[in-house]
Amino acid sequence: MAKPVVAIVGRPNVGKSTLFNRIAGKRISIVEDQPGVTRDRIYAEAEWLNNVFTLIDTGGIEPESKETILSQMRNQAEIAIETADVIIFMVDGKEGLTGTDREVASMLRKAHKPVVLTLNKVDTVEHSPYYYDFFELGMDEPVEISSTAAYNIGDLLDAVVAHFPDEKADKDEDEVIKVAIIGKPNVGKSSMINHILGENRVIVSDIAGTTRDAIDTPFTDGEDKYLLIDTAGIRRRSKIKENIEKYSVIRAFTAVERADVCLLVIDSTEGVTEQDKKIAGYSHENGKGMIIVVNKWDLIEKDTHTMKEFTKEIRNELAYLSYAPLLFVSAMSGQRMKQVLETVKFVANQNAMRIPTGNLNEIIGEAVLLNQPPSDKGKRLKIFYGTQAAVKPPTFILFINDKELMHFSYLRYIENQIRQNYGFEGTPIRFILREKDKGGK
Ligand SMILES: Nc1nc2c(ncn2[C@@H]2O[C@H](COP(=O)(O)OP(=O)(O)OP(=O)(O)O)[C@@H](O)[C@H]2O)c(=O)[nH]1
Ligand SMILES: Nc1nc2c(ncn2[C@@H]2O[C@H](COP(=O)(O)OP(=O)(O)OP(=O)(O)O)[C@@H](O)[C@H]2O)c(=O)[nH]1
Repeated sequence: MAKPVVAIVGRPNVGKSTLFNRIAGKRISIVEDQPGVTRDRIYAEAEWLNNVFTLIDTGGIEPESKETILSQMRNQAEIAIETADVIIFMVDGKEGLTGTDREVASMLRKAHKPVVLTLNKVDTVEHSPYYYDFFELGMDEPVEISSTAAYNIGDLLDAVVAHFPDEKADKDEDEVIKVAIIGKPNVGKSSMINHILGENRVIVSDIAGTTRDAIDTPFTDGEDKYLLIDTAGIRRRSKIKENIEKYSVIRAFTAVERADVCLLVIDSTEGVTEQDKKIAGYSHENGKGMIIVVNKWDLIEKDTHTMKEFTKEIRNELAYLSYAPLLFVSAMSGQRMKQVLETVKFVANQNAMRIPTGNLNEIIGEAVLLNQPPSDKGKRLKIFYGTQAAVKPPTFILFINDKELMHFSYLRYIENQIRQNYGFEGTPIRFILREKDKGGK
Protein backbone atom coordinates (compact mmCIF):
# COMPACT_ATOMS: atom_id res chain seq x y z
CA MET A 1 0.00 0.00 0.00
CA ALA A 2 1.18 3.50 -0.71
CA LYS A 3 2.31 5.33 2.36
CA PRO A 4 -0.15 7.87 3.71
CA VAL A 5 0.86 11.47 3.19
CA VAL A 6 0.65 14.01 5.99
CA ALA A 7 1.04 17.71 5.19
CA ILE A 8 1.70 20.54 7.61
CA VAL A 9 -0.05 23.80 6.74
CA GLY A 10 0.10 27.05 8.66
CA ARG A 11 1.02 30.72 8.59
CA PRO A 12 4.68 31.66 8.35
CA ASN A 13 6.50 31.39 11.63
CA VAL A 14 3.98 29.27 13.53
CA GLY A 15 6.62 26.54 13.83
CA LYS A 16 6.01 24.17 10.90
CA SER A 17 9.66 23.47 10.19
CA THR A 18 10.36 22.95 13.86
CA LEU A 19 7.64 20.32 14.07
CA PHE A 20 8.71 18.80 10.78
CA ASN A 21 12.25 18.32 12.02
CA ARG A 22 11.01 17.03 15.34
CA ILE A 23 8.85 14.34 13.72
CA ALA A 24 11.25 13.49 10.94
CA GLY A 25 14.07 13.23 13.46
CA LYS A 26 17.11 11.41 12.21
CA ARG A 27 15.31 9.85 9.32
CA ILE A 28 15.58 12.94 7.25
CA SER A 29 19.34 12.58 7.01
CA ILE A 30 18.90 9.01 5.77
CA VAL A 31 16.74 10.32 3.00
CA GLU A 32 19.28 12.98 2.18
CA ASP A 33 22.07 10.46 1.85
CA GLN A 34 20.52 8.97 -1.24
CA PRO A 35 21.92 10.01 -4.57
CA GLY A 36 20.01 12.35 -6.80
CA VAL A 37 17.52 13.30 -4.17
CA THR A 38 16.55 16.74 -3.11
CA ARG A 39 18.19 18.28 -0.10
CA ASP A 40 15.32 20.64 0.39
CA ARG A 41 13.33 19.85 3.46
CA ILE A 42 10.24 19.10 1.48
CA TYR A 43 9.41 15.65 2.68
CA ALA A 44 10.63 13.00 5.06
CA GLU A 45 9.66 9.50 5.87
CA ALA A 46 8.39 9.23 9.43
CA GLU A 47 6.97 6.53 11.64
CA TRP A 48 4.64 6.43 14.60
CA LEU A 49 3.42 3.23 16.27
CA ASN A 50 4.29 1.14 13.23
CA ASN A 51 2.56 3.54 10.87
CA VAL A 52 5.00 4.67 8.22
CA PHE A 53 4.04 7.86 6.45
CA THR A 54 5.44 10.67 4.36
CA LEU A 55 5.53 14.05 5.98
CA ILE A 56 5.42 17.17 3.84
CA ASP A 57 6.20 20.71 4.90
CA THR A 58 4.32 23.09 2.66
CA GLY A 59 5.92 26.14 4.24
CA GLY A 60 9.13 28.03 3.81
CA ILE A 61 8.41 29.14 0.28
CA GLU A 62 9.88 32.43 -0.73
CA PRO A 63 6.87 34.49 -1.66
CA GLU A 64 6.95 36.36 -4.92
CA SER A 65 7.33 40.02 -4.16
CA LYS A 66 3.72 40.92 -4.78
CA GLU A 67 2.26 37.85 -3.19
CA THR A 68 0.45 38.38 0.06
CA ILE A 69 0.58 35.98 2.96
CA LEU A 70 -3.00 35.14 2.26
CA SER A 71 -2.45 34.05 -1.32
CA GLN A 72 0.60 32.10 -0.22
CA MET A 73 -1.55 30.39 2.34
CA ARG A 74 -4.15 29.54 -0.25
CA ASN A 75 -1.48 27.88 -2.37
CA GLN A 76 -0.22 25.93 0.61
CA ALA A 77 -3.67 24.78 1.60
CA GLU A 78 -4.49 23.82 -1.96
CA ILE A 79 -1.42 21.68 -2.34
CA ALA A 80 -2.09 20.02 1.01
CA ILE A 81 -5.67 19.29 0.11
CA GLU A 82 -4.63 17.87 -3.21
CA THR A 83 -1.85 15.64 -1.98
CA ALA A 84 -2.35 14.72 1.67
CA ASP A 85 -4.37 12.04 3.43
CA VAL A 86 -4.25 13.98 6.69
CA ILE A 87 -3.52 17.67 7.19
CA ILE A 88 -1.89 19.12 10.27
CA PHE A 89 -3.24 22.65 10.42
CA MET A 90 -0.88 24.55 12.67
CA VAL A 91 -1.79 27.76 14.44
CA ASP A 92 0.10 29.83 16.98
CA GLY A 93 -1.09 29.30 20.55
CA LYS A 94 0.84 32.33 21.72
CA GLU A 95 -0.58 34.76 19.20
CA GLY A 96 -4.11 33.49 18.98
CA LEU A 97 -6.54 33.22 16.09
CA THR A 98 -5.97 35.43 13.05
CA GLY A 99 -7.95 36.24 9.94
CA THR A 100 -5.58 34.17 7.82
CA ASP A 101 -6.19 31.18 10.08
CA ARG A 102 -9.94 31.59 9.51
CA GLU A 103 -9.48 31.71 5.73
CA VAL A 104 -7.33 28.59 5.68
CA ALA A 105 -9.74 26.78 7.99
CA SER A 106 -12.59 27.53 5.66
CA MET A 107 -10.69 26.13 2.67
CA LEU A 108 -9.78 23.01 4.60
CA ARG A 109 -13.31 22.45 5.83
CA LYS A 110 -14.65 22.52 2.29
CA ALA A 111 -12.16 19.88 1.17
CA HIS A 112 -13.52 17.23 3.55
CA LYS A 113 -10.08 15.94 4.33
CA PRO A 114 -9.16 14.93 7.87
CA VAL A 115 -7.58 17.92 9.59
CA VAL A 116 -5.83 17.91 12.94
CA LEU A 117 -5.96 21.43 14.34
CA THR A 118 -2.72 21.96 16.21
CA LEU A 119 -1.92 24.82 18.57
CA ASN A 120 1.82 25.19 18.66
CA LYS A 121 4.01 27.14 21.09
CA VAL A 122 2.01 25.96 24.08
CA ASP A 123 5.16 25.56 26.11
CA THR A 124 3.62 25.01 29.56
CA VAL A 125 1.07 22.58 30.95
CA GLU A 126 -1.55 25.36 30.96
CA HIS A 127 -3.94 25.72 28.05
CA SER A 128 -3.08 28.43 25.58
CA PRO A 129 -4.87 31.64 26.66
CA TYR A 130 -6.60 31.51 23.26
CA TYR A 131 -7.51 27.84 23.41
CA TYR A 132 -11.27 28.31 23.37
CA ASP A 133 -11.16 30.90 20.55
CA PHE A 134 -10.06 28.18 18.15
CA PHE A 135 -13.28 26.22 18.59
CA GLU A 136 -14.81 28.89 16.38
CA LEU A 137 -13.08 27.21 13.42
CA GLY A 138 -15.53 24.35 13.67
CA MET A 139 -12.89 21.67 13.78
CA ASP A 140 -12.19 18.91 16.26
CA GLU A 141 -10.76 19.87 19.62
CA PRO A 142 -7.30 21.34 19.06
CA VAL A 143 -4.21 19.42 20.09
CA GLU A 144 -1.83 21.64 22.03
CA ILE A 145 1.86 21.08 21.49
CA SER A 146 5.23 22.66 21.88
CA SER A 147 7.48 21.81 18.98
CA THR A 148 10.56 23.26 20.60
CA ALA A 149 10.01 21.54 23.96
CA ALA A 150 8.59 18.38 22.33
CA TYR A 151 5.42 18.41 24.43
CA ASN A 152 2.47 16.34 23.34
CA ILE A 153 3.93 15.42 19.96
CA GLY A 154 2.81 11.86 20.69
CA ASP A 155 -0.79 13.00 21.20
CA LEU A 156 -0.63 14.87 17.93
CA LEU A 157 0.67 11.83 16.06
CA ASP A 158 -1.99 9.63 17.68
CA ALA A 159 -4.60 11.97 16.30
CA VAL A 160 -2.92 11.95 12.87
CA VAL A 161 -2.57 8.18 12.46
CA ALA A 162 -6.15 7.67 13.65
CA HIS A 163 -7.21 9.23 10.35
CA PHE A 164 -5.10 6.99 8.13
CA PRO A 165 -7.08 5.17 5.49
CA ASP A 166 -8.09 1.62 6.21
CA GLU A 167 -5.67 -0.77 4.56
CA LYS A 168 -8.48 -3.06 3.55
CA ALA A 169 -9.96 -0.38 1.36
CA ASP A 170 -6.88 -0.67 -0.81
CA LYS A 171 -7.24 -4.39 -1.37
CA ASP A 172 -9.05 -4.65 -4.65
CA GLU A 173 -6.81 -1.96 -6.05
CA ASP A 174 -4.18 -4.66 -6.27
CA GLU A 175 -4.88 -5.70 -9.82
CA VAL A 176 -5.06 -2.12 -10.98
CA ILE A 177 -1.85 -0.69 -12.38
CA LYS A 178 -1.35 2.78 -10.98
CA VAL A 179 0.48 5.11 -13.32
CA ALA A 180 1.86 8.56 -12.57
CA ILE A 181 2.83 10.86 -15.41
CA ILE A 182 5.43 13.27 -14.17
CA GLY A 183 7.71 15.86 -15.64
CA LYS A 184 8.14 19.55 -15.64
CA PRO A 185 5.49 21.94 -16.92
CA ASN A 186 4.88 22.04 -20.65
CA VAL A 187 6.65 18.79 -21.55
CA GLY A 188 3.38 17.37 -22.83
CA LYS A 189 1.93 15.44 -19.90
CA SER A 190 -1.62 16.52 -20.57
CA SER A 191 -1.30 15.75 -24.27
CA MET A 192 -0.05 12.31 -23.37
CA ILE A 193 -2.85 11.72 -20.89
CA ASN A 194 -5.44 12.85 -23.41
CA HIS A 195 -3.96 10.52 -25.98
CA ILE A 196 -4.03 7.54 -23.65
CA LEU A 197 -7.53 8.27 -22.41
CA GLY A 198 -8.72 8.92 -25.93
CA GLU A 199 -7.64 5.45 -27.00
CA ASN A 200 -9.03 3.63 -24.01
CA ARG A 201 -12.20 3.28 -22.05
CA VAL A 202 -12.45 5.70 -19.17
CA ILE A 203 -14.45 4.35 -16.26
CA VAL A 204 -16.82 6.84 -14.80
CA SER A 205 -16.66 6.36 -11.09
CA ASP A 206 -19.87 6.61 -9.14
CA ILE A 207 -18.14 6.45 -5.80
CA ALA A 208 -18.84 9.68 -4.04
CA GLY A 209 -15.28 10.55 -3.44
CA THR A 210 -12.62 12.52 -1.82
CA THR A 211 -10.63 15.05 -3.74
CA ARG A 212 -8.15 12.32 -4.43
CA ASP A 213 -10.58 10.19 -6.37
CA ALA A 214 -11.51 13.22 -8.33
CA ILE A 215 -8.01 13.68 -9.67
CA ASP A 216 -7.45 10.02 -10.54
CA THR A 217 -8.82 8.54 -13.71
CA PRO A 218 -9.54 4.81 -13.92
CA PHE A 219 -9.57 3.25 -17.39
CA THR A 220 -9.28 -0.13 -19.03
CA ASP A 221 -7.31 -1.41 -21.99
CA GLY A 222 -8.86 -4.73 -22.90
CA GLU A 223 -8.71 -6.82 -19.72
CA ASP A 224 -6.20 -4.59 -18.05
CA LYS A 225 -7.21 -2.04 -15.48
CA TYR A 226 -5.30 1.14 -14.93
CA LEU A 227 -5.51 4.16 -12.74
CA LEU A 228 -4.01 7.40 -13.95
CA ILE A 229 -2.82 9.44 -11.00
CA ASP A 230 -2.93 13.20 -10.73
CA THR A 231 -4.57 14.31 -13.89
CA ALA A 232 -5.36 17.61 -12.25
CA GLY A 233 -3.92 19.31 -15.29
CA ILE A 234 -6.73 18.27 -17.57
CA ARG A 235 -9.58 18.23 -15.13
CA ARG A 236 -9.12 21.64 -13.69
CA ARG A 237 -6.26 23.95 -14.23
CA SER A 238 -4.78 24.45 -10.84
CA LYS A 239 -4.58 27.97 -9.54
CA ILE A 240 -1.15 27.31 -8.22
CA LYS A 241 1.56 28.85 -10.30
CA GLU A 242 3.60 25.92 -11.52
CA ASN A 243 6.70 28.04 -11.63
CA ILE A 244 6.89 27.74 -7.88
CA GLU A 245 9.09 24.70 -8.14
CA LYS A 246 8.47 23.43 -4.66
CA TYR A 247 4.77 22.98 -5.34
CA SER A 248 5.25 21.03 -8.51
CA VAL A 249 7.85 18.88 -6.81
CA ILE A 250 5.52 18.13 -3.89
CA ARG A 251 2.77 17.25 -6.30
CA ALA A 252 5.03 14.98 -8.29
CA PHE A 253 6.39 13.31 -5.15
CA THR A 254 2.97 12.38 -3.90
CA ALA A 255 1.96 11.08 -7.32
CA VAL A 256 5.09 8.91 -7.40
CA GLU A 257 4.37 7.72 -3.89
CA ARG A 258 1.03 6.28 -4.93
CA ALA A 259 2.09 4.87 -8.29
CA ASP A 260 3.26 1.43 -9.39
CA VAL A 261 4.87 2.79 -12.52
CA CYS A 262 6.09 6.33 -13.22
CA LEU A 263 6.37 7.86 -16.64
CA LEU A 264 9.02 10.54 -16.50
CA VAL A 265 8.28 12.78 -19.46
CA ILE A 266 11.17 14.74 -20.90
CA ASP A 267 10.92 17.37 -23.61
CA SER A 268 13.29 16.32 -26.37
CA THR A 269 14.04 19.96 -27.14
CA GLU A 270 15.13 20.61 -23.55
CA GLY A 271 16.68 17.47 -22.12
CA VAL A 272 16.86 16.38 -18.50
CA THR A 273 16.34 19.08 -15.87
CA GLU A 274 17.29 19.27 -12.19
CA GLN A 275 13.67 18.75 -11.26
CA ASP A 276 13.55 15.57 -13.38
CA LYS A 277 16.54 14.30 -11.45
CA LYS A 278 14.94 14.98 -8.09
CA ILE A 279 11.75 13.20 -9.01
CA ALA A 280 13.55 10.33 -10.66
CA GLY A 281 15.66 9.92 -7.53
CA TYR A 282 12.56 9.80 -5.42
CA SER A 283 10.98 7.17 -7.64
CA HIS A 284 14.14 5.09 -7.56
CA GLU A 285 14.35 5.31 -3.78
CA ASN A 286 10.75 4.28 -3.40
CA GLY A 287 11.18 1.24 -5.58
CA LYS A 288 8.75 2.28 -8.29
CA GLY A 289 8.70 1.09 -11.86
CA MET A 290 10.10 3.74 -14.18
CA ILE A 291 9.86 4.53 -17.87
CA ILE A 292 11.58 7.52 -19.41
CA VAL A 293 9.47 9.03 -22.17
CA VAL A 294 11.14 11.50 -24.47
CA ASN A 295 8.30 13.53 -25.97
CA LYS A 296 8.02 16.00 -28.86
CA TRP A 297 10.23 13.73 -30.91
CA ASP A 298 8.59 15.23 -34.01
CA LEU A 299 10.41 18.51 -33.33
CA ILE A 300 13.87 16.99 -33.54
CA GLU A 301 15.78 16.98 -36.76
CA LYS A 302 17.01 13.44 -37.05
CA ASP A 303 19.64 11.39 -38.75
CA THR A 304 20.63 7.79 -38.08
CA HIS A 305 22.57 8.69 -34.94
CA THR A 306 20.12 11.00 -33.25
CA MET A 307 18.33 8.46 -31.14
CA LYS A 308 21.58 6.88 -30.03
CA GLU A 309 23.01 10.24 -29.04
CA PHE A 310 19.91 11.14 -27.08
CA THR A 311 19.96 7.79 -25.35
CA LYS A 312 23.56 8.25 -24.34
CA GLU A 313 22.96 11.71 -22.95
CA ILE A 314 19.89 10.73 -20.94
CA ARG A 315 21.53 7.58 -19.59
CA ASN A 316 24.38 9.75 -18.51
CA GLU A 317 22.20 12.32 -16.76
CA LEU A 318 20.03 9.72 -15.04
CA ALA A 319 22.71 7.13 -14.44
CA TYR A 320 20.97 5.31 -11.60
CA LEU A 321 17.93 4.69 -13.81
CA SER A 322 19.88 2.44 -16.14
CA TYR A 323 17.09 -0.13 -15.81
CA ALA A 324 14.38 2.21 -17.12
CA PRO A 325 13.15 1.68 -20.69
CA LEU A 326 13.50 4.73 -22.89
CA LEU A 327 10.74 5.63 -25.35
CA PHE A 328 10.82 8.32 -28.00
CA VAL A 329 7.32 9.51 -28.78
CA SER A 330 5.20 12.33 -30.02
CA ALA A 331 2.05 12.86 -28.02
CA MET A 332 0.94 15.25 -30.73
CA SER A 333 1.21 12.96 -33.75
CA GLY A 334 0.70 9.81 -31.70
CA GLN A 335 3.98 8.36 -32.93
CA ARG A 336 4.93 5.29 -30.85
CA MET A 337 2.32 6.25 -28.23
CA LYS A 338 0.97 2.69 -28.41
CA GLN A 339 4.17 1.49 -26.84
CA VAL A 340 3.62 3.61 -23.77
CA LEU A 341 0.85 1.57 -22.21
CA GLU A 342 2.37 -1.73 -23.35
CA THR A 343 5.58 -0.78 -21.59
CA VAL A 344 3.68 0.30 -18.48
CA LYS A 345 2.09 -3.12 -18.25
CA PHE A 346 5.40 -4.85 -18.84
CA VAL A 347 7.22 -2.80 -16.21
CA ALA A 348 4.43 -3.26 -13.67
CA ASN A 349 4.88 -7.02 -14.06
CA GLN A 350 8.63 -6.79 -13.77
CA ASN A 351 8.29 -4.72 -10.61
CA ALA A 352 6.07 -7.42 -9.11
CA MET A 353 8.08 -10.41 -10.36
CA ARG A 354 9.31 -13.11 -7.99
CA ILE A 355 12.01 -15.61 -8.85
CA PRO A 356 12.37 -19.01 -7.21
CA THR A 357 15.06 -19.35 -4.56
CA GLY A 358 16.69 -22.25 -6.40
CA ASN A 359 17.17 -20.25 -9.58
CA LEU A 360 18.43 -17.25 -7.67
CA ASN A 361 21.08 -19.35 -5.97
CA GLU A 362 22.14 -20.86 -9.25
CA ILE A 363 22.72 -17.38 -10.61
CA ILE A 364 24.63 -16.34 -7.52
CA GLY A 365 26.73 -19.50 -7.57
CA GLU A 366 27.66 -18.99 -11.19
CA ALA A 367 28.37 -15.31 -10.65
CA VAL A 368 30.76 -16.14 -7.83
CA LEU A 369 32.59 -18.70 -9.99
CA LEU A 370 32.94 -16.26 -12.88
CA ASN A 371 34.15 -13.39 -10.80
CA GLN A 372 35.71 -13.98 -7.42
CA PRO A 373 34.24 -12.00 -4.52
CA PRO A 374 36.45 -9.28 -3.01
CA SER A 375 38.68 -9.97 -0.05
CA ASP A 376 40.37 -7.88 2.57
CA LYS A 377 43.37 -8.79 4.73
CA GLY A 378 43.17 -12.37 3.64
CA LYS A 379 39.48 -12.74 4.34
CA ARG A 380 37.23 -13.30 1.37
CA LEU A 381 33.57 -12.41 1.01
CA LYS A 382 31.31 -15.42 1.04
CA ILE A 383 27.75 -15.42 -0.17
CA PHE A 384 26.07 -18.42 1.44
CA TYR A 385 22.76 -18.05 -0.28
CA GLY A 386 20.08 -15.57 -1.27
CA THR A 387 16.35 -15.37 -1.29
CA GLN A 388 13.82 -12.94 -2.70
CA ALA A 389 12.03 -11.44 0.26
CA ALA A 390 9.66 -9.02 -1.44
CA VAL A 391 8.29 -7.59 -4.66
CA LYS A 392 7.46 -4.00 -5.62
CA PRO A 393 10.39 -3.57 -5.73
CA PRO A 394 12.09 -6.94 -5.99
CA THR A 395 14.13 -7.24 -2.80
CA PHE A 396 16.78 -9.86 -2.23
CA ILE A 397 18.32 -10.92 1.04
CA LEU A 398 21.88 -12.14 0.74
CA PHE A 399 23.31 -14.13 3.61
CA ILE A 400 27.03 -13.42 3.71
CA ASN A 401 29.93 -13.83 6.09
CA ASP A 402 30.92 -10.19 6.60
CA LYS A 403 29.22 -7.01 5.44
CA GLU A 404 32.49 -5.13 5.49
CA LEU A 405 33.74 -7.28 2.66
CA MET A 406 30.88 -6.50 0.28
CA HIS A 407 31.76 -3.77 -2.18
CA PHE A 408 29.27 -1.65 -3.98
CA SER A 409 30.76 -2.75 -7.28
CA TYR A 410 30.40 -6.44 -6.45
CA LEU A 411 26.81 -5.99 -5.44
CA ARG A 412 26.25 -4.18 -8.71
CA TYR A 413 27.80 -7.16 -10.48
CA ILE A 414 25.42 -9.57 -8.74
CA GLU A 415 22.53 -7.28 -9.66
CA ASN A 416 23.61 -7.33 -13.29
CA GLN A 417 23.82 -11.11 -13.29
CA ILE A 418 20.28 -11.33 -11.94
CA ARG A 419 19.09 -8.84 -14.53
CA GLN A 420 20.82 -10.73 -17.34
CA ASN A 421 18.83 -13.80 -16.43
CA TYR A 422 15.53 -12.31 -15.41
CA GLY A 423 15.41 -8.78 -16.76
CA PHE A 424 13.61 -6.89 -14.04
CA GLU A 425 13.39 -4.18 -16.64
CA GLY A 426 12.11 -0.86 -15.50
CA THR A 427 12.36 -1.63 -11.82
CA PRO A 428 15.01 -0.97 -9.21
CA ILE A 429 16.28 -3.99 -7.28
CA ARG A 430 17.13 -3.90 -3.61
CA PHE A 431 19.53 -5.95 -1.58
CA ILE A 432 19.55 -6.57 2.12
CA LEU A 433 22.74 -8.02 3.52
CA ARG A 434 22.62 -10.36 6.49
CA GLU A 435 25.64 -11.71 8.26
CA LYS A 436 25.29 -15.35 8.93
CA ASP A 437 28.60 -16.31 10.34
CA LYS A 438 30.89 -13.45 11.11
CA GLY A 439 33.76 -15.59 12.19
CA GLY A 440 33.75 -17.72 9.05
CA LYS A 441 36.83 -17.72 6.86
N1 LIG B 1 8.05 29.11 22.11
C1 LIG B 1 8.00 28.33 21.08
N2 LIG B 1 8.57 28.72 19.92
C2 LIG B 1 8.50 27.90 18.85
C3 LIG B 1 7.86 26.66 18.92
N3 LIG B 1 7.94 26.05 17.70
C4 LIG B 1 8.62 26.91 16.90
N4 LIG B 1 8.95 28.02 17.60
C5 LIG B 1 9.72 29.18 17.08
O1 LIG B 1 8.97 29.85 16.10
C6 LIG B 1 9.82 30.37 15.07
C7 LIG B 1 9.35 29.92 13.72
O2 LIG B 1 9.52 28.52 13.60
P1 LIG B 1 9.59 27.77 12.19
O3 LIG B 1 9.56 26.35 12.50
O4 LIG B 1 10.70 28.31 11.37
O5 LIG B 1 8.23 28.28 11.57
P2 LIG B 1 7.59 27.94 10.14
O6 LIG B 1 6.15 27.84 10.37
O7 LIG B 1 8.27 26.78 9.54
O8 LIG B 1 7.89 29.22 9.30
P3 LIG B 1 7.96 29.42 7.68
O9 LIG B 1 9.17 28.65 7.25
O10 LIG B 1 8.14 30.91 7.54
O11 LIG B 1 6.70 28.92 7.10
C8 LIG B 1 11.22 29.89 15.43
O12 LIG B 1 11.90 30.94 16.06
C9 LIG B 1 10.98 28.75 16.38
O13 LIG B 1 12.02 28.56 17.28
C10 LIG B 1 7.28 26.25 20.18
O14 LIG B 1 6.70 25.17 20.33
N5 LIG B 1 7.37 27.14 21.20
N1 LIG C 1 5.46 19.35 -31.32
C1 LIG C 1 4.94 18.76 -30.27
N2 LIG C 1 4.30 19.50 -29.36
C2 LIG C 1 3.77 18.87 -28.29
C3 LIG C 1 3.88 17.47 -28.11
N3 LIG C 1 3.26 17.15 -26.95
C4 LIG C 1 2.80 18.30 -26.44
N4 LIG C 1 3.11 19.35 -27.24
C5 LIG C 1 2.77 20.76 -27.02
O1 LIG C 1 3.45 21.22 -25.86
C6 LIG C 1 2.64 22.14 -25.13
C7 LIG C 1 2.47 21.66 -23.70
O2 LIG C 1 1.74 20.45 -23.71
P1 LIG C 1 0.89 19.98 -22.46
O3 LIG C 1 0.38 18.64 -22.77
O4 LIG C 1 -0.05 21.01 -22.03
O5 LIG C 1 2.06 19.90 -21.38
P2 LIG C 1 1.97 19.58 -19.81
O6 LIG C 1 3.22 18.88 -19.48
O7 LIG C 1 0.72 18.91 -19.50
O8 LIG C 1 2.01 21.02 -19.22
P3 LIG C 1 1.50 21.50 -17.76
O9 LIG C 1 0.04 21.21 -17.67
O10 LIG C 1 1.84 22.96 -17.78
O11 LIG C 1 2.30 20.74 -16.77
C8 LIG C 1 1.33 22.24 -25.89
O12 LIG C 1 1.38 23.36 -26.70
C9 LIG C 1 1.31 20.96 -26.72
O13 LIG C 1 0.56 21.12 -27.91
C10 LIG C 1 4.56 16.72 -29.12
O14 LIG C 1 4.72 15.49 -29.06
N5 LIG C 1 5.07 17.42 -30.16
